[in-house]
Parts: sequence; structure tokens; C-alpha cells
Amino acid sequence: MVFAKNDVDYSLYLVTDSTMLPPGTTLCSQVEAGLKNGVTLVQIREKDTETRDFVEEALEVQKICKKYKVPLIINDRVDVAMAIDADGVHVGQSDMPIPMVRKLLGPSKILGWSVGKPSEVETLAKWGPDMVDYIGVGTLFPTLTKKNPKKSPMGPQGAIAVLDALEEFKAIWCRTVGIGGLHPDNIQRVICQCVSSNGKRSLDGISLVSDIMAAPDACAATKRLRGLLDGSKYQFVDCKLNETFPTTASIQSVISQVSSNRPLVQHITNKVHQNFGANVTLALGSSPIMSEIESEVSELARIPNASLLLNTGSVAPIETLKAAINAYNEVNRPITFDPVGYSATETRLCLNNTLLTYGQFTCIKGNCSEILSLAKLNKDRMKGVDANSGNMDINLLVRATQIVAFQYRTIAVCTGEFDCVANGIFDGKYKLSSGTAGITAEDLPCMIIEDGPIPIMGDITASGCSLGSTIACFIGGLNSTGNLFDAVVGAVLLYKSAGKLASTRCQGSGSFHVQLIDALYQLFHENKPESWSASLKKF
Ligand SMILES: Cc1nc(C(=O)O)sc1CCOP(=O)(O)O
Ligand SMILES: C=C1C=NC(C(F)(F)F)=NC1=N
Ligand SMILES: [Mg+2]
Repeated sequence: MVFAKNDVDYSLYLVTDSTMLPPGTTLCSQVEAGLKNGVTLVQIREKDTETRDFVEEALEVQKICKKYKVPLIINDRVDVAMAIDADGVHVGQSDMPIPMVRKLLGPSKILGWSVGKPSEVETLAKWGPDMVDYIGVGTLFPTLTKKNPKKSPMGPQGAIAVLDALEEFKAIWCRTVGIGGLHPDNIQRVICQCVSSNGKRSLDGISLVSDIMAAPDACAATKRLRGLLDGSKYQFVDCKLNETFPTTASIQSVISQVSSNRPLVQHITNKVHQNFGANVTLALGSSPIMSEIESEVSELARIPNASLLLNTGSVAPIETLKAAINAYNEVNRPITFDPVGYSATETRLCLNNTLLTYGQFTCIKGNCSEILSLAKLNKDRMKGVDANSGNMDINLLVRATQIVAFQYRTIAVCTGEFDCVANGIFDGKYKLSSGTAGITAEDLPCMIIEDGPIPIMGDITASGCSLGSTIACFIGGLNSTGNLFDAVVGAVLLYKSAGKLASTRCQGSGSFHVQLIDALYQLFHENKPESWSASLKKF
């Protein structure tokens, strides 16, 4: 049976491995369980099996695949594929070259290639549409399945670079599956985030080994995966994600929710910010806890209205940070991420990038240089990029904020004289293959908050960090009917107005600290956003 190539469904692509079978299961029983519950493509991949055994296994698996009318791909072994007339072959970068494999297989067989970087996409694009039919994009996350891994995990951002390259080199025919460490806790985030910058393309599917092959109940495991792929909505926080533009009225409602829900705001942050952040949180009718104890994050995340502020100026070990991200993501409680000094040093860049690939952040907040770096727009502005936006082109700031929001499916905040807030959440919607249907970063809703220069804001410690505390209070305090964009914009508007008010009342940086807490307290408890001094405009 020959499959029309364009009809192949790449959505749930099972790659076999008979070295991890749970007791009482066989290679064929796991494959059949997968096929019965929604696996759409199978690849037999047996690295340490003698050819005779491999051929026999492949013939058995082929019989089952035919029963479910699902194509069978053979990994690496072109000879075996030809011998049993399989539907295709998958080869890696160090296997037989693609043009040779194509010559052996003929034009109608399915040919897949492992791709980890844009230069490999350029190569396949040059070969043209008759060569590579699909690529395995990875290794997305750390995995023990692939022995002696040659590639370090690329994360969703690495996959975006590959998708962008497919668009750039016009390899429109080429399909894509993500692979490497894919499991229910990261699949929706991967499909959501892995979208080309032009919004035209997302992954056509996901490919995995252990989630099914090592599952004691492969039927249930496959059903769960199928549900995530067809779900189309990624609700990573339990409040509304929709795109309405914030108004002072909707911000007033946010503040009422915060003051009645009194959110628990867990700070994992730098030493200098701890004390001030706790006082800002208290001033905003919320309850701070400055805990970096890994063993209690799950309990804290389950406290009603819990909210995490993760400020990477903290010296907590990365495993603690990862445990905290996991704990809050697991129970759909919000995380505000402040990648302090994002790319200032190699160490920070590596730490921040690892954390960014590791979880879903509700809000990512940074100053201009941090946001420009995250958006990879800082290359031509490295010199003289100061933390303030006063002397920066507002269009560049907005574009950078929208790019961060788009790529991380988050609400991005860029702080400075002009604060930008962009909403990249798309109401949680995601789709295989067609990305965001052409919506790109510059289409994202973006608000500008300004109140003129407040130079003294830069003369105190933890002023930026404490905006993080304010955002974490507001998004933590929302009801499930509350709106995330309103909450983040409301926090930024309040903080800017309070900063302005405090700057008119203080005698210097010492009293500014105190005045700022007083102003936050006063404006919050009065809850009259329409009277705040800072202006709120749509970009
Ligand atoms: C077969 C394979 N190829 C990879 C690549 O990055 O090219 S990672 C991988 C193993 C994926 O196994 P699991 O789903 O158990 O993480
Ligand atoms: C190394 C591999 C990378 N990707 C894929 C697939 F996902 F199927 F494309 N299969 C492999 N064997
Ligand atoms: Mg290989």
C-alpha cells in the first residue's frame, strides 16, 4: 500500500524502543495500544538489534500498521525498509546522505531527516521538494532515550529558529515534528510556542518514545496525548486570557478582586529586593512569603490565589527554581518572571534561557536592555543601552515587547520612562501546522503607560523588582473570571502613578522608598484608577 505523501498525518508520531518495555508488554502490544488510541505514524527504531531480529520485528509491526492504515517508517536501516517495502525511512545527520537514500527509495516513499539547526534547513531547501518530506526537530528537552546525545536541548526557542528557517528558505512542502523529552506537561506549551515569526507555521505534530513505549498503560498514555494535541486551548492559568483592551473600569475591578482575595505572593528573588518586595506586597493587600525551600513549593502553589514571582537575581539553586516553576505550572497558578540582567553575563544568559525553556510564564517583565536582548534586537544597540527608555525609540521598544510576548506566549512588560505591555497569549488558543494563522508579533495588543520621567525611581534599590511584586499581586488576586491583561496593565499603571506621586512628596531617595510604599498603599485602597496620574494608551 502506497501512502500519498501529502495525506500523512504527523500529529502523533510514535518512535519505538524495545529496551524500555514494562513487564507484560511487548513491542507489538505497545504499538497496537498506540495505534488504537490515536497514534498516526510509526517509526521502528531499534539501535542495538541484530538485522534478522530487526527484520522480523519490522514485519510484525508492519502488519499491525497496515491493519490501522498507518504508515511505517524505518529508522536508519534503508536496506530493511526496501526489503520489507516499508512506507519510508528516517535518517539522522550522520546516517546515509539524503540524496542517496532518496535514490534507493524512489520518489513515492516518505523520507524524514533529523534537524537541529537552521543551516540543515538551508541544505534541505536547496535539495528541493523531492528529497526531504518531513523533519524531526529536536532535541527539544533533555531525554535519556537517545544514547550519547550529540545535541544539547534546543527548547521551544530552538524549534522556532528551525521553523523560521523553513519559511526563510521557502521549504513550504516540508512537514515538522518536535521530538525529545516530550510529555503531557510540556506538549501544549511546545505546540503553542513553536510558531514561525510570520505566524504561518507551527509543528505538524509531536514525536515521542518513552511516554508510550515505557507506559504500563499505553492506551491511557496515548489517549491523554491525543487529547492534548486536539485540545486547541492551553489554559495555563485559571483566569480569563482574552484580548480585550484594559480600561480604568476593568482595572478597578481587578483591584477589588485583589483586595478581597488577598493573594499569597511567593518571592524567589535577590537579597536586596526581599524586604522592599515584602512591604510592597503588604501595601497591596497581599500576603508575601519569601521562601526558597524546594520541599514546600508544591504546598505553597496549592494555597488559594498563590502567585510566584521568580526574579533570577536570586541565588537559589537552579533545581529549586525549576521545582517552583513546575509546581505552579502544575496547578495553573501564575508565574511572573523577571530575568534580571538577562544577557549581561554568559552565566545569566544560560540560566535565564534554561528557565525560559522550562516552563510557562504568565508575565515576563524586564527593563529595555533585558527585553531587547530577549527579542534578539539588542545586537545593533549593545552600546549605550541603558535601563531607561527615555532616549529609546518607542517603536523599537514596542516591537521588542511584542516579540517577547509572541515567542513566549506570555504578557510581556518592558519598563522605563514608557512602559509597554504586550499580550501574546492568544486566549490560549493553539493549532497544529497553521500556527497563529498569520497573526504576527506586531499584531499583538500593546498598551503604553507613561507619566513623564521619574529619575529618582532609578536611584533606589529594587524599584524594577518591586514592579514584579505588584504584577504578581494583581495576577495572583484575580478571580477565575478576572482578565490577565487587565491585571498586568493595572499593576503597571498603578506602579507608575505611585512612583510619580511619591517623587513629588519625597526629599530624597531615602524618603522616596517610604513615600512609594505609602503611595502604593493609598492608591490601591482608594481604588480610583480614573484619577491616577499616569496615562494609558493603546499603541
Ligand atoms: C529518537 C530521538 N531523536 C531525538 C533527536 O533529538 O533527534 S531525541 C530522541 C528520543 C526521544 O525519546 P523520548 O520521547 O523518550 O524523549
Ligand atoms: C532521531 C530522530 C529524530 N526525529 C525523529 C522523528 F521525530 F521521527 F522525526 N526520529 C528519529 N529517529
Ligand atoms: Mg539516526
